Amino acid sequence: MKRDTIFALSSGRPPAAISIIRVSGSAAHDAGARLAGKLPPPRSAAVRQLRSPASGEHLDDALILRFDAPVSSTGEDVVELHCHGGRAVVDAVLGALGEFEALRPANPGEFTRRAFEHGRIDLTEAEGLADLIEAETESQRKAAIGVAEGGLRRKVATWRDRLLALSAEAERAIDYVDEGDAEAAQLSSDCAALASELGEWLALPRVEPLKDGVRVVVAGPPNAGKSSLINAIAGEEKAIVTPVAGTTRDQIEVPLALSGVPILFTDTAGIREATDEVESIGIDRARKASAASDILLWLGEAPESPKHGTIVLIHSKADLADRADAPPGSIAVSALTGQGITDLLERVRMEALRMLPRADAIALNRRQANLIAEAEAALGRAAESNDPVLIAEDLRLARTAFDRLTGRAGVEDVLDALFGRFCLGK
Ligand SMILES: Nc1nc2c(ncn2[C@@H]2O[C@H](COP(=O)(O)OP(=O)(O)OP(=O)(O)O)[C@@H](O)[C@H]2O)c(=O)[nH]1
Ligand SMILES: [K+]
Ligand SMILES: [Mg+2]
Repeated sequence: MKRDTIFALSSGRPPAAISIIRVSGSAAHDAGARLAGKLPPPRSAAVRQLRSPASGEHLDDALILRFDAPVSSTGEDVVELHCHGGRAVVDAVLGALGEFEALRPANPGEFTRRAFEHGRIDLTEAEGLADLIEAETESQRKAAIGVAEGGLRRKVATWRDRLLALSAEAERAIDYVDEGDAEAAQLSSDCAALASELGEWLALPRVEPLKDGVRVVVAGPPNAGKSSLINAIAGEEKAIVTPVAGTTRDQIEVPLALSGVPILFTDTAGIREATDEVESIGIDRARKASAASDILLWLGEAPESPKHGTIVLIHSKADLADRADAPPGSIAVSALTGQGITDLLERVRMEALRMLPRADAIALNRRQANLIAEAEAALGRAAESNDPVLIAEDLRLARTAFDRLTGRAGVEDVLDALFGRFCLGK
Protein backbone atom coordinates (compact mmCIF):
# COMPACT_ATOMS: atom_id res chain seq x y z
CA MET A 1 0.00 0.00 0.00
CA LYS A 2 1.21 3.49 -0.85
CA ARG A 3 2.17 5.32 2.32
CA ASP A 4 0.62 8.55 1.09
CA THR A 5 -0.68 9.78 4.43
CA ILE A 6 1.86 12.05 6.08
CA PHE A 7 2.35 13.31 9.61
CA ALA A 8 4.65 15.77 11.35
CA LEU A 9 5.04 18.02 14.32
CA SER A 10 3.80 21.34 12.95
CA SER A 11 4.51 23.57 15.93
CA GLY A 12 7.90 24.59 17.30
CA ARG A 13 10.50 22.40 18.88
CA PRO A 14 9.51 20.88 22.25
CA PRO A 15 9.41 21.45 25.14
CA ALA A 16 6.47 23.81 24.79
CA ALA A 17 3.10 24.28 26.43
CA ILE A 18 1.32 22.65 23.52
CA SER A 19 2.55 20.79 20.44
CA ILE A 20 0.47 20.42 17.30
CA ILE A 21 0.86 17.27 15.24
CA ARG A 22 -0.82 17.13 11.85
CA VAL A 23 -1.85 14.08 9.83
CA SER A 24 -2.95 14.50 6.20
CA GLY A 25 -4.10 11.97 3.62
CA SER A 26 -6.66 9.30 2.97
CA ALA A 27 -5.69 7.30 6.07
CA ALA A 28 -5.66 10.29 8.43
CA HIS A 29 -9.14 9.78 9.87
CA ASP A 30 -8.65 6.05 10.37
CA ALA A 31 -5.32 6.61 12.14
CA GLY A 32 -6.84 9.40 14.25
CA ALA A 33 -9.75 7.19 15.30
CA ARG A 34 -7.49 4.27 16.20
CA LEU A 35 -5.33 6.59 18.29
CA ALA A 36 -8.07 8.69 19.92
CA GLY A 37 -11.33 6.80 19.59
CA LYS A 38 -14.30 8.51 17.96
CA LEU A 39 -13.33 11.62 16.00
CA PRO A 40 -15.33 14.83 16.46
CA PRO A 41 -17.50 16.08 13.58
CA PRO A 42 -15.65 17.97 10.81
CA ARG A 43 -14.22 21.39 11.75
CA SER A 44 -14.84 20.90 15.45
CA ALA A 45 -12.69 19.92 18.39
CA ALA A 46 -12.92 17.28 21.14
CA VAL A 47 -10.74 16.20 24.05
CA ARG A 48 -9.66 12.56 23.83
CA GLN A 49 -7.27 10.13 25.44
CA LEU A 50 -4.55 9.11 23.00
CA ARG A 51 -3.65 5.43 23.25
CA SER A 52 -0.99 3.41 21.47
CA PRO A 53 -2.83 1.30 18.91
CA ALA A 54 -0.33 -1.53 19.51
CA SER A 55 -0.20 -1.72 23.33
CA GLY A 56 -3.24 0.32 24.36
CA GLU A 57 -0.96 2.37 26.60
CA HIS A 58 -2.26 5.85 27.56
CA LEU A 59 0.06 8.37 25.79
CA ASP A 60 -1.54 11.75 26.47
CA ASP A 61 -4.80 13.66 26.67
CA ALA A 62 -5.16 15.84 23.62
CA LEU A 63 -7.47 18.23 21.81
CA ILE A 64 -8.39 16.70 18.46
CA LEU A 65 -9.60 18.53 15.36
CA ARG A 66 -10.93 16.92 12.25
CA PHE A 67 -11.16 18.33 8.72
CA ASP A 68 -12.64 16.52 5.72
CA ALA A 69 -11.33 16.68 2.17
CA PRO A 70 -11.49 18.84 0.17
CA VAL A 71 -12.12 21.68 2.63
CA SER A 72 -8.95 21.38 4.69
CA SER A 73 -5.62 23.18 4.63
CA THR A 74 -4.10 20.49 2.38
CA GLY A 75 -7.27 19.57 0.49
CA GLU A 76 -7.08 16.07 2.04
CA ASP A 77 -8.56 14.47 5.14
CA VAL A 78 -6.71 16.03 8.08
CA VAL A 79 -6.48 15.33 11.79
CA GLU A 80 -4.77 17.75 14.16
CA LEU A 81 -3.61 16.61 17.57
CA HIS A 82 -2.93 19.34 20.12
CA CYS A 83 -0.88 17.45 22.72
CA HIS A 84 1.07 18.48 25.75
CA GLY A 85 4.33 19.85 24.41
CA GLY A 86 6.86 17.71 26.29
CA ARG A 87 9.59 16.02 24.29
CA ALA A 88 8.64 12.50 25.40
CA VAL A 89 4.92 13.12 24.78
CA VAL A 90 5.60 14.32 21.25
CA ASP A 91 7.99 11.44 20.57
CA ALA A 92 5.45 8.90 21.85
CA VAL A 93 2.61 10.26 19.69
CA LEU A 94 4.84 10.55 16.59
CA GLY A 95 6.06 7.00 17.31
CA ALA A 96 2.50 5.70 17.50
CA LEU A 97 1.62 7.38 14.19
CA GLY A 98 4.71 5.86 12.58
CA GLU A 99 3.44 2.39 13.44
CA PHE A 100 0.51 2.72 11.05
CA GLU A 101 1.19 0.93 7.80
CA ALA A 102 -0.29 3.73 5.68
CA LEU A 103 1.50 6.62 7.39
CA ARG A 104 4.96 8.10 6.96
CA PRO A 105 6.71 11.23 8.28
CA ALA A 106 6.22 14.31 6.08
CA ASN A 107 9.05 15.99 4.20
CA PRO A 108 9.69 19.73 4.81
CA GLY A 109 7.01 21.78 3.07
CA GLU A 110 4.99 18.71 2.12
CA PHE A 111 1.71 19.89 3.69
CA THR A 112 1.94 23.15 1.75
CA ARG A 113 2.91 21.30 -1.41
CA ARG A 114 -0.20 19.16 -1.11
CA ALA A 115 -2.29 22.30 -0.59
CA PHE A 116 -0.84 23.58 -3.88
CA GLU A 117 -1.33 20.28 -5.70
CA HIS A 118 -4.96 20.12 -4.59
CA GLY A 119 -5.59 23.68 -5.70
CA ARG A 120 -6.16 25.03 -2.17
CA ILE A 121 -3.51 27.67 -2.83
CA ASP A 122 -1.73 28.76 -5.98
CA LEU A 123 2.00 29.19 -6.45
CA THR A 124 1.99 32.90 -5.57
CA GLU A 125 0.22 32.15 -2.29
CA ALA A 126 2.76 29.40 -1.53
CA GLU A 127 5.56 31.90 -2.19
CA GLY A 128 3.82 34.44 0.04
CA LEU A 129 3.52 31.81 2.79
CA ALA A 130 7.23 30.99 2.56
CA ASP A 131 8.02 34.71 2.84
CA LEU A 132 5.58 35.10 5.73
CA ILE A 133 7.19 32.29 7.70
CA GLU A 134 10.65 33.71 7.00
CA ALA A 135 9.61 37.31 7.76
CA GLU A 136 11.77 38.85 10.46
CA THR A 137 10.64 42.47 10.23
CA GLU A 138 7.25 44.11 10.34
CA SER A 139 7.58 45.39 6.76
CA GLN A 140 8.50 41.90 5.48
CA ARG A 141 5.43 40.51 7.24
CA LYS A 142 3.18 43.17 5.75
CA ALA A 143 4.47 42.55 2.23
CA ALA A 144 4.10 38.78 2.54
CA ILE A 145 0.63 38.60 4.08
CA GLY A 146 -1.12 40.22 1.10
CA VAL A 147 0.41 37.76 -1.35
CA ALA A 148 -0.09 34.79 1.00
CA GLU A 149 -3.79 35.50 1.30
CA GLY A 150 -4.30 35.66 -2.45
CA GLY A 151 -3.77 39.30 -3.42
CA LEU A 152 -1.60 38.47 -6.42
CA ARG A 153 -3.62 35.36 -7.35
CA ARG A 154 -6.78 37.48 -7.64
CA LYS A 155 -4.96 40.14 -9.66
CA VAL A 156 -3.59 37.58 -12.11
CA ALA A 157 -7.04 36.00 -12.41
CA THR A 158 -8.47 39.32 -13.66
CA TRP A 159 -5.60 39.73 -16.13
CA ARG A 160 -6.12 36.17 -17.35
CA ASP A 161 -9.86 36.75 -17.85
CA ARG A 162 -9.13 39.84 -19.95
CA LEU A 163 -6.58 37.84 -21.90
CA LEU A 164 -9.06 35.04 -22.62
CA ALA A 165 -11.54 37.59 -23.95
CA LEU A 166 -8.82 39.07 -26.19
CA SER A 167 -7.89 35.58 -27.42
CA ALA A 168 -11.52 34.91 -28.34
CA GLU A 169 -11.53 38.19 -30.29
CA ALA A 170 -8.34 37.24 -32.12
CA GLU A 171 -9.67 33.77 -32.97
CA ARG A 172 -12.82 35.35 -34.35
CA ALA A 173 -10.73 37.67 -36.49
CA ILE A 174 -8.88 34.66 -37.92
CA ASP A 175 -12.17 33.03 -38.95
CA TYR A 176 -13.69 36.20 -40.38
CA VAL A 177 -10.85 37.87 -42.20
CA ASP A 178 -13.16 40.57 -43.52
CA GLU A 179 -13.80 41.92 -40.01
CA GLY A 180 -13.90 45.69 -39.93
CA ASP A 181 -10.89 47.85 -39.10
CA ALA A 182 -12.74 49.11 -36.06
CA GLU A 183 -12.64 45.67 -34.43
CA ALA A 184 -8.94 45.24 -35.23
CA ALA A 185 -8.15 48.67 -33.78
CA GLN A 186 -10.13 47.83 -30.65
CA LEU A 187 -8.22 44.56 -30.21
CA SER A 188 -4.89 46.38 -30.58
CA SER A 189 -5.77 49.03 -28.07
CA ASP A 190 -7.10 46.46 -25.57
CA CYS A 191 -3.81 44.52 -25.87
CA ALA A 192 -1.86 47.75 -25.39
CA ALA A 193 -3.95 48.70 -22.35
CA LEU A 194 -3.31 45.36 -20.63
CA ALA A 195 0.41 45.57 -21.52
CA SER A 196 0.67 49.01 -19.97
CA GLU A 197 -1.12 47.89 -16.81
CA LEU A 198 1.42 45.08 -16.48
CA GLY A 199 4.17 47.65 -17.09
CA GLU A 200 2.89 49.73 -14.18
CA TRP A 201 3.08 46.69 -11.91
CA LEU A 202 6.61 45.94 -13.09
CA ALA A 203 7.69 49.48 -12.22
CA LEU A 204 6.64 49.06 -8.56
CA PRO A 205 9.21 48.21 -5.86
CA ARG A 206 9.98 44.50 -5.54
CA VAL A 207 10.12 42.15 -2.61
CA GLU A 208 13.88 41.38 -2.84
CA PRO A 209 15.23 44.64 -1.39
CA LEU A 210 12.86 44.12 1.52
CA LYS A 211 14.21 40.62 2.14
CA ASP A 212 17.91 41.05 1.32
CA GLY A 213 18.31 44.76 1.98
CA VAL A 214 18.68 47.58 -0.53
CA ARG A 215 22.09 47.05 -2.15
CA VAL A 216 24.31 50.03 -1.43
CA VAL A 217 27.75 49.63 -3.00
CA VAL A 218 30.72 51.75 -1.97
CA ALA A 219 33.05 52.15 -4.95
CA GLY A 220 35.68 54.45 -6.36
CA PRO A 221 39.42 54.71 -7.04
CA PRO A 222 41.97 53.00 -4.78
CA ASN A 223 42.72 54.68 -1.45
CA ALA A 224 39.66 56.90 -1.73
CA GLY A 225 38.71 55.79 1.78
CA LYS A 226 36.01 53.25 0.88
CA SER A 227 36.89 50.68 3.53
CA SER A 228 37.33 53.39 6.15
CA LEU A 229 33.86 54.67 5.31
CA ILE A 230 32.35 51.18 5.59
CA ASN A 231 34.00 50.77 8.99
CA ALA A 232 32.72 54.16 10.14
CA ILE A 233 29.19 53.21 9.05
CA ALA A 234 29.38 49.76 10.65
CA GLY A 235 30.93 51.13 13.83
CA GLU A 236 33.57 48.40 13.80
CA GLU A 237 36.59 47.24 11.81
CA LYS A 238 34.86 45.09 9.17
CA ALA A 239 37.31 45.84 6.37
CA ILE A 240 41.11 46.12 6.30
CA VAL A 241 42.38 49.69 5.97
CA THR A 242 45.98 50.48 4.98
CA PRO A 243 47.72 53.32 3.11
CA VAL A 244 48.50 50.81 0.32
CA ALA A 245 46.40 51.38 -2.79
CA GLY A 246 44.69 48.13 -3.73
CA THR A 247 44.14 46.82 -0.20
CA THR A 248 40.58 45.56 -0.66
CA ARG A 249 40.06 42.64 -3.02
CA ASP A 250 37.20 40.57 -1.64
CA GLN A 251 33.86 42.29 -1.23
CA ILE A 252 32.87 42.96 2.35
CA GLU A 253 29.15 42.99 3.08
CA VAL A 254 27.67 44.84 6.04
CA PRO A 255 23.91 44.43 6.62
CA LEU A 256 22.40 47.28 8.59
CA ALA A 257 18.94 48.63 9.38
CA LEU A 258 18.66 52.41 9.13
CA SER A 259 15.58 53.24 11.23
CA GLY A 260 13.99 49.99 10.08
CA VAL A 261 15.08 50.32 6.44
CA PRO A 262 17.12 47.22 5.56
CA ILE A 263 20.40 48.00 3.79
CA LEU A 264 23.20 45.78 2.56
CA PHE A 265 26.41 47.86 2.32
CA THR A 266 29.19 46.40 0.18
CA ASP A 267 32.83 47.52 0.20
CA THR A 268 34.67 46.89 -3.08
CA ALA A 269 38.16 46.95 -4.54
CA GLY A 270 39.40 50.33 -5.78
CA ILE A 271 38.84 50.63 -9.51
CA ARG A 272 41.97 51.27 -11.66
CA GLU A 273 44.18 49.47 -14.21
CA ALA A 274 45.13 46.45 -12.13
CA THR A 275 48.76 45.60 -11.46
CA ASP A 276 48.28 41.94 -10.62
CA GLU A 277 45.88 39.09 -11.26
CA VAL A 278 44.29 39.00 -7.80
CA GLU A 279 43.60 42.70 -7.85
CA SER A 280 42.11 42.55 -11.34
CA ILE A 281 39.64 39.87 -10.21
CA GLY A 282 38.65 42.16 -7.34
CA ILE A 283 38.20 45.09 -9.71
CA ASP A 284 36.10 42.99 -12.04
CA ARG A 285 33.83 42.12 -9.10
CA ALA A 286 33.72 45.76 -8.02
CA ARG A 287 32.47 46.78 -11.47
CA LYS A 288 29.81 44.07 -11.44
CA ALA A 289 28.67 44.98 -7.92
CA SER A 290 28.46 48.66 -8.89
CA ALA A 291 26.36 47.82 -11.93
CA ALA A 292 24.03 45.63 -9.85
CA SER A 293 23.70 48.12 -6.98
CA ASP A 294 20.48 49.86 -6.07
CA ILE A 295 22.44 52.83 -4.78
CA LEU A 296 26.05 53.55 -5.71
CA LEU A 297 28.13 55.57 -3.29
CA TRP A 298 30.94 56.81 -5.49
CA LEU A 299 34.00 58.21 -3.71
CA GLY A 300 35.48 60.49 -6.33
CA GLU A 301 34.59 62.51 -9.38
CA ALA A 302 31.93 61.17 -11.74
CA PRO A 303 31.95 57.32 -11.92
CA GLU A 304 33.70 55.75 -14.87
CA SER A 305 30.62 54.45 -16.67
CA PRO A 306 27.08 55.72 -16.59
CA LYS A 307 24.78 53.54 -14.52
CA HIS A 308 21.06 53.13 -14.13
CA GLY A 309 19.81 53.80 -10.66
CA THR A 310 20.88 56.15 -7.97
CA ILE A 311 24.40 57.52 -7.60
CA VAL A 312 25.49 59.51 -4.59
CA LEU A 313 28.81 61.33 -5.00
CA ILE A 314 30.97 61.33 -1.87
CA HIS A 315 33.80 63.75 -1.16
CA SER A 316 35.88 61.68 1.27
CA LYS A 317 38.62 62.65 3.74
CA ALA A 318 36.99 66.07 4.19
CA ASP A 319 39.08 66.60 7.34
CA LEU A 320 42.26 67.09 5.29
CA ALA A 321 43.21 70.72 4.62
CA ASP A 322 43.54 70.21 0.86
CA ARG A 323 40.12 68.48 0.78
CA ALA A 324 38.19 71.28 2.49
CA ASP A 325 36.15 72.18 -0.60
CA ALA A 326 33.61 69.57 -1.69
CA PRO A 327 32.41 69.80 -5.31
CA PRO A 328 28.77 70.88 -5.55
CA GLY A 329 26.32 67.98 -5.42
CA SER A 330 28.62 65.77 -3.36
CA ILE A 331 28.41 64.90 0.32
CA ALA A 332 31.55 65.73 2.29
CA VAL A 333 32.45 63.00 4.79
CA SER A 334 35.35 62.09 6.99
CA ALA A 335 35.77 58.56 8.31
CA LEU A 336 38.35 60.00 10.69
CA THR A 337 36.20 62.67 12.41
CA GLY A 338 32.76 61.30 11.54
CA GLN A 339 31.85 64.50 9.73
CA GLY A 340 28.97 64.03 7.24
CA ILE A 341 28.30 60.38 8.09
CA THR A 342 24.88 61.09 9.62
CA ASP A 343 23.87 63.18 6.59
CA LEU A 344 25.07 60.45 4.27
CA LEU A 345 23.12 57.74 6.09
CA GLU A 346 19.98 59.87 6.09
CA ARG A 347 20.36 60.39 2.34
CA VAL A 348 20.83 56.63 1.83
CA ARG A 349 17.80 55.91 4.00
CA MET A 350 15.61 58.30 1.99
CA GLU A 351 16.77 56.89 -1.36
CA ALA A 352 16.34 53.30 -0.13
CA LEU A 353 12.86 53.95 1.20
CA ARG A 354 11.69 54.74 -2.34
CA MET A 355 12.94 51.32 -3.47
CA LEU A 356 10.88 49.37 -0.94
CA PRO A 357 7.25 48.34 -1.38
CA ARG A 358 4.61 50.45 0.35
CA ALA A 359 3.21 48.82 3.47
CA ASP A 360 -0.10 47.80 1.90
CA ALA A 361 1.25 47.03 -1.58
CA ILE A 362 1.57 43.67 -3.31
CA ALA A 363 5.26 43.32 -4.14
CA LEU A 364 6.44 40.98 -6.89
CA ASN A 365 9.41 38.69 -6.51
CA ARG A 366 11.90 38.17 -9.34
CA ARG A 367 10.24 35.01 -10.67
CA GLN A 368 6.83 36.65 -10.75
CA ALA A 369 8.17 39.85 -12.33
CA ASN A 370 10.01 37.92 -15.07
CA LEU A 371 6.80 36.14 -16.05
CA ILE A 372 4.75 39.33 -15.99
CA ALA A 373 7.44 40.91 -18.18
CA GLU A 374 7.04 37.99 -20.62
CA ALA A 375 3.30 38.56 -20.75
CA GLU A 376 3.84 42.31 -21.18
CA ALA A 377 6.21 41.74 -24.11
CA ALA A 378 3.83 39.30 -25.80
CA LEU A 379 0.91 41.73 -25.40
CA GLY A 380 3.07 44.56 -26.73
CA ARG A 381 3.81 42.53 -29.87
CA ALA A 382 0.13 41.63 -30.21
CA ALA A 383 -0.80 45.32 -29.99
CA GLU A 384 1.60 46.16 -32.84
CA SER A 385 0.61 43.34 -35.17
CA ASN A 386 -2.04 43.32 -37.92
CA ASP A 387 -2.01 39.57 -38.41
CA PRO A 388 -4.67 37.86 -36.28
CA VAL A 389 -2.78 34.54 -36.41
CA LEU A 390 0.32 36.15 -34.86
CA ILE A 391 -1.80 38.09 -32.39
CA ALA A 392 -3.50 34.88 -31.25
CA GLU A 393 -0.12 33.22 -30.82
CA ASP A 394 1.25 36.10 -28.72
CA LEU A 395 -1.85 36.08 -26.56
CA ARG A 396 -1.34 32.36 -26.03
CA LEU A 397 2.25 33.06 -24.92
CA ALA A 398 1.00 35.69 -22.49
CA ARG A 399 -1.46 33.18 -21.06
CA THR A 400 1.30 30.61 -20.61
CA ALA A 401 3.27 33.20 -18.64
CA PHE A 402 0.29 33.84 -16.35
CA ASP A 403 -0.23 30.10 -15.91
CA ARG A 404 3.37 29.64 -14.88
CA LEU A 405 2.99 32.59 -12.52
CA THR A 406 0.15 30.93 -10.62
CA GLY A 407 1.49 27.41 -11.07
CA ARG A 408 -1.21 26.15 -13.41
CA ALA A 409 1.43 25.07 -15.90
CA GLY A 410 5.11 24.39 -16.42
CA VAL A 411 6.42 24.94 -12.92
CA GLU A 412 8.01 21.61 -11.94
CA ASP A 413 11.42 23.31 -11.89
CA VAL A 414 10.44 25.84 -9.24
CA LEU A 415 8.46 23.56 -6.93
CA ASP A 416 11.34 21.74 -5.26
CA ALA A 417 13.18 24.99 -4.62
CA LEU A 418 10.10 26.68 -3.21
CA PHE A 419 8.82 23.90 -0.96
CA GLY A 420 12.36 23.21 0.20
CA ARG A 421 12.24 26.64 1.87
CA PHE A 422 9.54 25.50 4.26
CA CYS A 423 10.33 23.91 7.56
CA LEU A 424 9.24 20.44 8.59
CA GLY A 425 5.57 20.23 9.48
CA LYS A 426 4.49 23.11 7.24
N1 LIG B 1 42.57 61.84 7.02
C1 LIG B 1 41.79 60.85 6.61
N2 LIG B 1 42.35 59.73 6.13
C2 LIG B 1 41.54 58.74 5.69
C3 LIG B 1 40.15 58.87 5.76
N3 LIG B 1 39.61 57.74 5.25
C4 LIG B 1 40.63 56.93 4.92
N4 LIG B 1 41.81 57.55 5.17
C5 LIG B 1 43.14 56.99 4.94
O1 LIG B 1 43.27 56.70 3.54
C6 LIG B 1 44.00 55.50 3.34
C7 LIG B 1 43.18 54.54 2.50
O2 LIG B 1 42.01 54.19 3.19
P1 LIG B 1 41.16 52.91 2.81
O3 LIG B 1 39.92 52.96 3.64
O4 LIG B 1 41.99 51.70 2.88
O5 LIG B 1 40.82 53.25 1.30
P2 LIG B 1 40.15 52.29 0.24
O6 LIG B 1 39.42 53.16 -0.70
O7 LIG B 1 39.37 51.23 0.90
O8 LIG B 1 41.43 51.68 -0.46
P3 LIG B 1 41.54 50.36 -1.38
O9 LIG B 1 40.79 49.25 -0.72
O10 LIG B 1 42.98 50.11 -1.41
O11 LIG B 1 40.97 50.73 -2.71
C8 LIG B 1 44.30 54.95 4.73
O12 LIG B 1 45.59 55.31 5.08
C9 LIG B 1 43.29 55.65 5.61
O13 LIG B 1 43.73 55.81 6.94
C10 LIG B 1 39.58 60.07 6.27
O14 LIG B 1 38.36 60.27 6.37
N5 LIG B 1 40.45 61.04 6.69
K1 LIG C 1 43.97 51.29 0.89
MG1 LIG D 1 39.48 49.21 0.76
